Amino acid sequence: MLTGKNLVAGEWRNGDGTFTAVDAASGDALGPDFAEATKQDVADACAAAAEAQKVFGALPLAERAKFLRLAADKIDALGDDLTRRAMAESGLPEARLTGERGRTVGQLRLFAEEVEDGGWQDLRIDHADPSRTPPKPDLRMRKIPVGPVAVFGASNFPLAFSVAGGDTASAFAAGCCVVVKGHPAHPGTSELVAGAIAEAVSECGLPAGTFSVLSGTDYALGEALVSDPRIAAVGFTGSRAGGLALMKRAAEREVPIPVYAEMSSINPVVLMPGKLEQSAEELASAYVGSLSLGAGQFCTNPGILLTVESEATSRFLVAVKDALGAVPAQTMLTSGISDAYRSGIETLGGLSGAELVGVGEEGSSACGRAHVYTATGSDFLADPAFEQEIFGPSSIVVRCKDLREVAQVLDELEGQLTTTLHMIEADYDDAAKLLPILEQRAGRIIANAWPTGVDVTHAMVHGGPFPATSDGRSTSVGTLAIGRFLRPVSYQDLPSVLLPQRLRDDARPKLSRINGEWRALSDT
Ligand SMILES: NC(=O)C1=CN([C@@H]2O[C@H](COP(=O)(O)OP(=O)(O)OC[C@H]3O[C@@H](n4cnc5c(N)ncnc54)[C@H](OP(=O)(O)O)[C@@H]3O)[C@@H](O)[C@H]2O)C=CC1
Ligand SMILES: O=C(O)CCC(=O)C(=O)O
Repeated sequence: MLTGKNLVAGEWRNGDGTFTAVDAASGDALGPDFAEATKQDVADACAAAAEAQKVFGALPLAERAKFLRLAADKIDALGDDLTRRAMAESGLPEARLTGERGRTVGQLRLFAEEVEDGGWQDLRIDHADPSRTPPKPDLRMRKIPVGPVAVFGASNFPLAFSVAGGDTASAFAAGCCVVVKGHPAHPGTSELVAGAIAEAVSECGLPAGTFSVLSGTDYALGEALVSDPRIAAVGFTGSRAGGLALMKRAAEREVPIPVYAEMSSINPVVLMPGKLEQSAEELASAYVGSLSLGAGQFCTNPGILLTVESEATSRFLVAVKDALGAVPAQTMLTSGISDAYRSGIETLGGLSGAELVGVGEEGSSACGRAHVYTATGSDFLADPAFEQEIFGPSSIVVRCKDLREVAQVLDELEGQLTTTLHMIEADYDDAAKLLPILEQRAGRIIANAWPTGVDVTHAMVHGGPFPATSDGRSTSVGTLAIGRFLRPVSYQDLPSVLLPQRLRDDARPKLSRINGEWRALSDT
């Protein structure tokens, strides 16, 4: 049963006015009315988070891991109620949301294992050497939580990038309390997940301020959250304009804080000539599948594909047109997003040199119709507007005159989450020449697959240079994401009894760096 209230440190509160959830497909209102969180709610949630931080941040790692696992179990227990509500609010299909629920609880459990492993604390010990001139002090280092984190739920992943998504899971894993700004496109889904985590907080005996969720439709709410002096870092997935606005706000604070914003990426895919010659039709069908998956509402959507002009490229374009013709129009997340998609397509189609390759089936105004355009490399290079991300099922095929022009286009592009090479062995020499550019451009380089779909693992990087993210040194998916919410502290000459337990001489952490040498437990 939904109440429409916000969760402020364990208390379910009414706000100042209400807003309505909308069924993405029909446009009908979905009950109940949802409370617009107030600035007082923000202040109270942040004050409670700062207080709770003292307890949650100092929790033994095993207890922190237990909390993450219980949160996962509680979300699992919401079962189909959660999936049904998320389907109505987002328009996304059942199979996708069932998968997303699995990913959400899976990543909470993976972070529980990561917390227990403790390697992320990066323990280092440099022993004293009093005989040295000047005497060398005893230095011991570990990483600690930065403090309460503000998380902005994303519209396009109502579960895996939202209330209990990757930013929340990694912040909790780092030992940070979390205040979520729920996305108003799925407030019922947010409330259900908030309730599950609140139960886990309570059953683990944690302070209620460990977790709050505030929903609302006014930018002022997000701005107040980022401005609150008790917030130490921000996680965000959404538009470039939104990410930039929050980065600006965070930088203008009396005490500036980092904003880890994942924003805009068009994920270039290169079809190397050997591969294209061999598999033009197969590549065309997989390309159309990837660009139209989930109505194209992925930051990993293949928004630009690069080829060298040839007979195989012509075959590829014919096959793309054919494959597109069978793509049904799909409901988009919100009317704002479908309007923005239509206007993006119109702008792209009007650029000098842009030609329409084909379109998908037509649908209602709530739907996104797949579109693929093409342009030559020189037209693309002449107008930076070609590079604008269009959020939805669209892409542009850039036909270059040779691989040098492919390299030039890649070199001109902004920072990306991913770059992809489709190749056979005969293409490897040319691919090797492109790799240094791809490394400079993106956080993940993919061979012979498509960028949509991100595995949650230890080696995953879902990040990249600006504007893919605000800080290309980080990732928002995978266990490495924990690093965003940690900071190093060195303890110089502290008596052993005052040291954190894992830095004492009698501690046996699995891995540590002692006098510069990595030591595994078996060596100590
Ligand atoms: N690259 C990607 O992965 C994604 C890109 N997008 C892009 O974003 C567009 C809009 O979608 P949406 O998901 O709503 O993303 P937005 O970036 O517009 O919103 C995301 C969240 O940030 C808040 N926000 C946005 N701008 C500001 C601001 N200036 N000050 C304070 N808070 C702000 C929103 O608040 P409020 O709720 O009040 O609007 C919302 O909670 C899409 O059409 C697409 O282009 C969207 C999702 C993912
Ligand atoms: O595809 C994924 O799993 C991640 C996509 C993402 O971060 C996004 O679309 O915002």
